[in-house]
Amino acid sequence: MSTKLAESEILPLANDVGALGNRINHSTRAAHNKIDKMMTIKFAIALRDPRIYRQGLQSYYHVFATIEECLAREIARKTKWSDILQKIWKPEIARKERCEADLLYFYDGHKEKFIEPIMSEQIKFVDHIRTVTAEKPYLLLAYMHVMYLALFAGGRVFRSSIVKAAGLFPRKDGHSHDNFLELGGNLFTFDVEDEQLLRLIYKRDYEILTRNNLTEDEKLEIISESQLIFQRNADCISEIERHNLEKFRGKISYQLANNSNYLLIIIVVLILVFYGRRYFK
Ligand code: HEM
Repeated sequence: MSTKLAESEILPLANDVGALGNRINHSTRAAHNKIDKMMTIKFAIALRDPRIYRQGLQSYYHVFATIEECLAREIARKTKWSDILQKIWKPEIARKERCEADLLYFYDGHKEKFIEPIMSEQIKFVDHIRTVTAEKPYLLLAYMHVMYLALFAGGRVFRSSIVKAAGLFPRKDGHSHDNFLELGGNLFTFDVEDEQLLRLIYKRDYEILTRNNLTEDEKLEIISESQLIFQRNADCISEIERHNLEKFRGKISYQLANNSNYLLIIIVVLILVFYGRRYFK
């Protein structure tokens, strides 16, 4: 993939209000702005701390692995939906393996530390994906738009010279920005010559295959599922934040408890010394 598309092949047009992708973006604009604000600060913190970054990565790993498992299940069923999903899907866009590679890097090869979701919002989210897409396979189209197109913007942020210069990347064991991109930044990179072209082709095929093959009711359900995906993303992020806050509080109270123990010991020793000196006078 190295040639750009001709102008006429770029679909949907930005002002095409009937295109499903545009309708999803329009109806999730407020949710996107909210999650953007919510994540920007947290992302900056996570980018400084490999342990927080890998918690986020782990959450996305389970989501992508589940979407891809459900997609494979549906494509194998050879239905009307499998044909549509297969024609839109591109193997280079799959994230499960790439996310796993990043996690192995951040967890020093310990797969058992991330292979099963243990946080309740993550479990709820992946269970939800399995249930609703088994019943209504066309809802996978919501995940294929929202979760996968988000990656292209994320990749640009990661590779930006500002991020590199500011040292805003999860620096594991003092590794450099280049080390990180090569070993731990696979989630946001695609194994193609031209990422932008991959994005354009994915969006074009999505538009061509969703325009006439879905009823208006199915489109409305996909739009509503897209809104829910933003909410679930926000819930997973908030859960990680709460978890870290509790751990942090626990650490502080542990230190306070320890320090007060020391204080008690010092007081007892001082009392003993004081009375001991009087006794031996
Ligand atoms: C720090 C948080 C985020 C920032 C700064 C951000 C930024 C952006 C930017 C700049 C774009 C425009 C890209 C373009 O036009 O090429 C975009 C598009 C998009 N983002 Fe985000 N985003 C964030 C989080 C998310 C999350 C968590 C999701 C989904 C769960 C998401 C889903 C999307 C989608 C679906 C698009 C539309 C892509 C398209 O139609 O091509 N974003 N984002």
